[in-house]
Amino acid sequence: MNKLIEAKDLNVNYGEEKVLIDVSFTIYENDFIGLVGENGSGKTTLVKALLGIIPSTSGSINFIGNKNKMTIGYLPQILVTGNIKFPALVHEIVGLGLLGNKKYPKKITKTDMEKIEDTLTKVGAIDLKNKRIGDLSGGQQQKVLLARALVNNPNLLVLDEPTSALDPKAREEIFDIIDKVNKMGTAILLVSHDVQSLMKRAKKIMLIDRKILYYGLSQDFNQNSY
Ligand SMILES: Nc1ncnc2c1ncn2[C@@H]1O[C@H](COP(=O)(O)OP(=O)(O)OP(=O)(O)O)[C@@H](O)[C@H]1O
Repeated sequence: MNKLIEAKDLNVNYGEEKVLIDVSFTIYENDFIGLVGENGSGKTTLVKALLGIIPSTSGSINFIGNKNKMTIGYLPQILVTGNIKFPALVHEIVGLGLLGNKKYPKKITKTDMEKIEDTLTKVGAIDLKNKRIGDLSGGQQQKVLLARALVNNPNLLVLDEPTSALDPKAREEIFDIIDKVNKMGTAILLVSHDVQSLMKRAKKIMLIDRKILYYGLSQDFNQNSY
């Protein structure tokens, strides 16, 4: 199995507070990692450091292979979006995932539209293509945001509590899509408080409390240590 990302002795401080301490880990192609830990243990900080949104105080994160080709899709912690009045259409929202890489003038081409449609099909939301995002249910909105994170065909998909605001049926649907995406070759890093569901789905568990307390196979993870 090929390595995708290697983090070595990562430290992140917010002022005086040490939030990540000597964190080292490797993510391989095709991994499905569940990232767990108590409130304030540093999960979101780890994700943000990985994405380059916040700088590390020391240590390194290496994207193995061709850095220019390495893409990470990111689905941030869910906002309560039930009452969005934003008039954007679903295909426009998904298209935003493609615009970041383009030079001005940024335009959606015919090929882009095909990618958007393929991705909406992948997440089971093609029938929503021309709907307004604000008219959708929470579960449907989350599928659309998932499509936006996937439209670039990333090597790694990072999800921060993607199902916490959803009902059990919508939650299982999102988990099913994530499973499918993983089987199609995208590595997954999923932050969740729902250790039970996570252990059923993720191949590996990473437990952190500022430091890494466990990183290994889900079946060997002792829930009592959480
Ligand atoms: N921008 C910031 N400035 C200062 N301190 C911060 C900042 N962001 C997070 N922290 C602190 O860093 C620690 C870790 O926060 P982080 O959000 O990474 O934890 P978490 O495990 O994701 O928590 P939760 O499960 O509640 O989302 C907390 O003590 C938090 O208060």
